[in-house]
Amino acid sequence: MPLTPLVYWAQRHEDIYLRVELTDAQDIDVHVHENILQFKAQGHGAKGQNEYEFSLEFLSPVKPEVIHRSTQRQVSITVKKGQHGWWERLTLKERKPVFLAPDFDRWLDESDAEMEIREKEEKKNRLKASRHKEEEGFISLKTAFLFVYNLVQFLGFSWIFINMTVRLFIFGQDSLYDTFHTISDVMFFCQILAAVEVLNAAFGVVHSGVIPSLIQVVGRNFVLFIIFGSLEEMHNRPVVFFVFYLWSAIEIVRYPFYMLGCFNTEWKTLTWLRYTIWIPLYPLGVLAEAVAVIQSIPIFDETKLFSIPLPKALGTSISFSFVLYIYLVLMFLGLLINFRHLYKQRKRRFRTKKRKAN
Ligand SMILES: CCCCCCCCCCCCC[C@@H](O)CC(=O)SCCNC(=O)CCNC(=O)[C@H](O)C(C)(C)COP(=O)(O)OP(=O)(O)OC[C@H]1O[C@@H](n2cnc3c(N)ncnc32)[C@H](O)[C@@H]1OP(=O)(O)O
Repeated sequence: MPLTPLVYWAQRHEDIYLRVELTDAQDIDVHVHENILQFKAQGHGAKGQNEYEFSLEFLSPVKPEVIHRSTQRQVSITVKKGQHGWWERLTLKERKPVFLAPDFDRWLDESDAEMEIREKEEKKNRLKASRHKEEEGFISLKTAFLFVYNLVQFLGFSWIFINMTVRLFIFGQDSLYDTFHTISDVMFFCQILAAVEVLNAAFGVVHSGVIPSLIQVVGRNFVLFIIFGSLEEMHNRPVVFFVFYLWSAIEIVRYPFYMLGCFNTEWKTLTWLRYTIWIPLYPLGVLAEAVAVIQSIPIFDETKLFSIPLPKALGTSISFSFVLYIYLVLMFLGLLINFRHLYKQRKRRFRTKKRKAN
């Protein structure tokens, strides 16, 4: 005759809880088959150290998966009800098995269980509401950060663009020769700050591509710091004017467009300009940058600045112009990648707008 342990039970609308009074239970085998739960284990029960087992045929269908957890004192079993609801008893047979008793530690009647569900739901709702509040706080912080960033860049590039335009009107062609001296400080500031755009894209603060942003920032800063910044001979070349003018021409449109976007607002003309004027400006910008790189090659060759020394046996060094030839190829690739990216952004923007208008 198999020994049966004492089993205590309780229910909720979705679960059945069983507590088997066996200490140090081992080799536990518990499963549900055709709505009958079978339990077998070695352990210390009412009849000392022995093998204990029991089976229970449930009143209503249950799910076949059983979760059990054993502690030194007992084995806890959870069975999921097939359907949400309250059972009038545990077993199919009206007569309760002798080894089965209510678990008063977990016992709830139907109305208490409903109250428990309601309390859980209220707790969940409160948690949701507080998470929503936190998210709102984060969004408004992000919006404020982006707005200030775009405003600073807009002011910087507007200063550059207006200054260059006014000087062009006042001094005519002469103004082309001293762009670097009058403008470079603000341009250095704006272009260093532009690194934030790569971080924004990388950390998902905005929905920009990381590679296009990286190409843009690295590309411009290479020209600004290496070609213009490090060669005094380049400072008074007119090419500086064209590069700076083309860069700032797009930015005085792009940043106010983003500023409005921070408040989910748009001005159609500005949107159109943001997604259209890059078509002539981008190739012109790359062309101007390429001219600057080409103009700098003989200077690097002559001055040997940044040249890579080779071992004495070879007796010479690799000129930095070698790097510049590679860079010219990269520029062309960068142009293709960003042109394709901007074309996609333009199509997406105008397609979405048209769909919204229909
Ligand atoms: C891997 C390194 C290799 C290095 C190789 C170097 C190769 C060198 C190649 C050099 C080529 C560079 C040449 C270039 O310097 C020349 C010029 O710039 S000439 C002047 C003309 N230039 C341009 O027109 C380009 C201007 N730049 C840009 O448009 C961006 O920098 C670019 C990354 C190219 C594209 O921008 P983005 O991917 O951000 O597209 P969207 O503007 O449509 O934005 C997407 C969504 O994100 C929101 N967003 C983005 N930024 C912000 C922000 N600061 N604040 C708020 N919101 C922002 C935007 O609103 C969009 O939102 P939604 O999706 O809701 O519409």
